[in-house]
Amino acid sequence: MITVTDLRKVYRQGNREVVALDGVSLEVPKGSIHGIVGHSGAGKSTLVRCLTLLDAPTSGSVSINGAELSSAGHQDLRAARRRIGMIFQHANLMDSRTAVQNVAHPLEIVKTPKDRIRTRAAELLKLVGLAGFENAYPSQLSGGQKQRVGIARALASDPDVLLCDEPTSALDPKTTDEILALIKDLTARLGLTVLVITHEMHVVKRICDSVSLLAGGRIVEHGKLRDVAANLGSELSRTLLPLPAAEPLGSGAVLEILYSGDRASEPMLTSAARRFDLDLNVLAGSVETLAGTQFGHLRIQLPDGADPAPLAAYLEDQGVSVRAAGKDAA
Ligand SMILES: Nc1ncnc2c1ncn2[C@@H]1O[C@H](COP(=O)(O)OP(=O)(O)OP(=O)(O)O)[C@@H](O)[C@H]1O
Repeated sequence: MITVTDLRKVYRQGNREVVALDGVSLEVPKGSIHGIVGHSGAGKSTLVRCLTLLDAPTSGSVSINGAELSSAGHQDLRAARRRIGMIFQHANLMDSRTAVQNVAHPLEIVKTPKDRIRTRAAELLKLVGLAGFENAYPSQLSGGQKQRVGIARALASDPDVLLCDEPTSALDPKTTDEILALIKDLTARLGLTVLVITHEMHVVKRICDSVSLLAGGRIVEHGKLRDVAANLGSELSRTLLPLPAAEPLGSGAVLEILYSGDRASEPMLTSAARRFDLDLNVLAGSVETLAGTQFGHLRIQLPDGADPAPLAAYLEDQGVSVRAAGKDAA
């Protein structure tokens, strides 16, 4: 379990103060994957550095499985850091070392016995699907294979927590999905607690149980994936279930609707149209399954002059979220 409480980081640039983190709190339960998304400059990198205390927070606390990192002494901090495995955009392997030697490196640092190192490093390579590649050099491996070696190396110290900083940003879509599947599988098999910092919503959709949106150093939206997706009009919902832009036809009212779960399979829109004797025009739509729940997000247009209020009230009564399509809906 990762617990972050009221984390603040203020940088000084001459006379100017830059508030990079402005009171970030979050909790990631053991065995789950939490995504942190945000635009450039939101504070994602600062958060990663403060979580591992590579950069000292100005205030606030970070604890892993109840052990506080922020107040740990030098020795304790070194031990606590070993409980955190890190994966970066690039695996940053040592070119002069083979795959197995790269994975062995963290074990050498903590002076693990030599025969144990060799067995453990080979086991870890097998765990990430690289059995048979022990003696390959990084130059002989693909980007995805290098990232697998990086993951094996991150697991060498037997961490409780995996911190993934843009883990797939340098990979092609197919390799991205393979690496994400590996992270998901390892999380379940090893009971890890995982924090993924990413600018790719695809990563969140694919593996995260919960997500936070960071903006201006603050968490402005957060929750379980299915809850944030269901929050029609919120930024996370719009990025998880995007609608293509589409010009309305004529002057009829335009509504945005979002339904989830069982509703998705019901011919709810058809029955609503029949009930109110309306010809509804679907301008744009997206149907997706997120965290095991099916979502439908549609932009619909009523005929010219038709009052949208009774239809909206009826749909809401059926458990569907409805709002007038605003400018930000495109
Ligand atoms: N060492 C530093 N000194 C001064 N300001 C900094 C420092 N590091 C980050 N900042 C500032 O803190 C804010 C957050 O930056 P950060 O790099 O954490 O954002 P980010 O979300 O990781 O962005 P990106 O996705 O572009 O990497 C920015 O305004 C940045 O200019």
